Amino acid sequence: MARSDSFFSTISAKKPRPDGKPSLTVRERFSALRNLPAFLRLIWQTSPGLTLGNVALRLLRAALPVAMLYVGQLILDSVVQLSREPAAGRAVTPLLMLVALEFGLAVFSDALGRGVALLDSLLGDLFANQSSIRLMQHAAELDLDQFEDSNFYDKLERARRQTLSRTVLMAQVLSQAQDVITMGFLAVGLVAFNPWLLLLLLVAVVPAFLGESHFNERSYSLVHGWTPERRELDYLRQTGASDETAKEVKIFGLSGFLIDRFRTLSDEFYQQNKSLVIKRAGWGTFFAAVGAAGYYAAYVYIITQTVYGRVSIGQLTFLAGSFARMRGLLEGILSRFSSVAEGALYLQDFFDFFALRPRIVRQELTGERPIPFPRPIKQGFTFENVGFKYRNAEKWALRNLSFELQAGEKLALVGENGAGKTTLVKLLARLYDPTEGRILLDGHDLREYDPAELRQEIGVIFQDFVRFQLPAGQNLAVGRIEHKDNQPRIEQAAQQSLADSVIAKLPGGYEQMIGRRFNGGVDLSGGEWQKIALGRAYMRDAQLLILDEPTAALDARAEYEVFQRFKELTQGKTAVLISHRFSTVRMADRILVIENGQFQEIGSHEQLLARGGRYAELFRLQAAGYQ
Ligand SMILES: Nc1ncnc2c1ncn2[C@@H]1O[C@H](COP(=O)(O)OP(=O)(O)OP(=O)(O)O)[C@@H](O)[C@H]1O
Repeated sequence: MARSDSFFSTISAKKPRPDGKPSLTVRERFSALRNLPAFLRLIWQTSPGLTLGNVALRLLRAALPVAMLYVGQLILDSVVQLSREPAAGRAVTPLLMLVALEFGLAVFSDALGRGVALLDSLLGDLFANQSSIRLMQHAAELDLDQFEDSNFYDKLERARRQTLSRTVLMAQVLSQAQDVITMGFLAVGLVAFNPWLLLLLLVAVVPAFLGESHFNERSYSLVHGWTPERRELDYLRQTGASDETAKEVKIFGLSGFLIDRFRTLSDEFYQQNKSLVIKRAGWGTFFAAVGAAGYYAAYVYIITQTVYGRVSIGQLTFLAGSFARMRGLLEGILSRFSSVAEGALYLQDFFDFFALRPRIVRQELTGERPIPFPRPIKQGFTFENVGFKYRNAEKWALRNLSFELQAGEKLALVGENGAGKTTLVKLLARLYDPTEGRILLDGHDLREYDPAELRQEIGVIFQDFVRFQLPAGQNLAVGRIEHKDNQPRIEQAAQQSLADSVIAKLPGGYEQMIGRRFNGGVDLSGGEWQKIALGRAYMRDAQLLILDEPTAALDARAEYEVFQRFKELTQGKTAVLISHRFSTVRMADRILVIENGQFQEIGSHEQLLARGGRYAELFRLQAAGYQ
């Protein structure tokens, strides 16, 4: 074992690319073929009927070339025979029957070819759609912190980009099987005549195959190694020309900067790719010449045999035809083999992405059934010495945090930018798990509950809420998408969040498309968007509502009104509010002050003012600003 390992590591030592990234090893390339059975299973699952039909048509088609060559041989031999006989005694009917048979075979072969192409395209489309759906479903299961990892994005990007090439791979794998069978039929005839011809065939074709596979490997390495840069290129292309960025790109005069960066990166890729394709073209020409030489050597041999009368004219055409056809087929099979191997490598990225597992899943801690979510929440949430560090971050975003969020309480979070307020909220919603300590809900660790159920009971509106390019009504309904057709409920939520006055002004009302991306869409002001987003909170029937500064763009009066209503409408519910405005913060039952991720103080507005600590200081600072 150790020996073979060292053998492989010798022949497959990773060659650094000019930019220092390693290229792929021979072993990696071949082991990628192991992905094919799983791939074929996926195709089968896509549509067993279409797959079966496809295989059946291809099998039939595989037998046709040899049948046609054979009929051709019979036709020629019979022509030669007839031409030697006296004109009067010539019986041409059998010859005409043969010609009719060849005609029938030709038409049938063409029809089969079209049938195969049709099934390939239908199956390919279905497969591409299902792959995209699987991709979206899997991405939805993964944890938030996986999305914050750039390696993850590279995997996702590679998996996403290959939807089309996987369809091509499917057709290639099936064609490969078909051609191998055709080759088998043709080889029987050739071997019967002279087995050495088969060897000549291999000698003619194998160098081309090795060359092809070498260049395929290089090309995969190049593309694979360039994934982050290609992602950047896409980003630049989009940032340079999109409705979301146009405003700042113009104001700051950024287009030159973006274009320069794009040009530098794309030129570098072009240069590397150019040198590869030039080499590939040069070697390809050489190997094609070797292949042609092999063919002509065999041809000369068969002609000589015919001249000496050892084979008939009909056999000459059969053999020359078989040889030419086999050469084409073998070349196709071998070069397709390397592109199948290449496709299988890309498939690895696809499967790698699906191998990623979320960590925040049910029953993680207990290994038993999750406990049911309390309805209503009795005690509330308890933070016990909670600490959290983002993936790849040096610094703790939160540390040693202990406090209680009581059931039915309205708690405001106060702290300067970067203090850790949003992080705390994300921990409550179990978008992340604490790195240290634990969060209890009614005495049980949050991890003992089913995360999906927990998230159903928690409604969070973030400061960077999504501006969905959807009609106004649906934009509110995303708060509880099951109710997207429940118009009275949507309108009630709009009233509660003050979004109703925004929607009343839209030409299409609740049906009006918002955002400029799609036809007829109208954009809203920052504050108007926020009222829509707030409506999502009211669509939810959650026991814990969290508003993470979604009101920053509201004018002072609107924010005051929003929070007054919020307080009334969430009577008896637990709520967390984040705001930098103290006029809002003071409405909360208690206020938790965080600084640099650490607990500072907690209490009501009056208590904290009397205490004269950080809160009192921040409050006075803001109040002074208004004097
Ligand atoms: N996804 C992330 N990856 C790494 N670090 C992060 C991430 N999100 C936030 N941080 C860091 O964690 C710390 C706390 O951030 P957080 O967003 O919780 O602050 P905040 O109190 O909500 O700030 P603000 O008032 O500006 O919204 C900051 O230092 C921030 O840089």
